[in-house]
Amino acid sequence: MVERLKPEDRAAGLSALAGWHACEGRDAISKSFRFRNFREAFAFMTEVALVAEKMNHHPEWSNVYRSVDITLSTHDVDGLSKLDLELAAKIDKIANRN
Ligand SMILES: C[C@H](O)[C@H](O)[C@H]1CNC2=NC(N)=NC(=O)C2=N1
Repeated sequence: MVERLKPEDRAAGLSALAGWHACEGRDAISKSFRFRNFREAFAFMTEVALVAEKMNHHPEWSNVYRSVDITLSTHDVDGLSKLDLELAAKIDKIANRN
């Protein structure tokens, strides 16, 4: 059973991630990505979707043309868990590759 991150682990995890920030008013983290065009944005989303499916941990996200805004939290604990930090790191790897 996944556990909710303790505040100190949350802070440490967030500082290890580039560009992710804590959301206002909810225990979640967000980051916005911009690509050269829609095709690259969608290719990014496709790769992230496959990783999310493999982890069984899914993002809340929106896409407008070449922007993708992602919010991560763990519904099962109504807050942040290590799965969110793990997925965020994987998402950054994919974004930096594209
Ligand atoms: C039943 C299914 O395994 C659960 O609902 C999984 C699916 N994906 C999930 N994704 C996220 N972000 N949080 C969850 O708690 C979660 N739980």
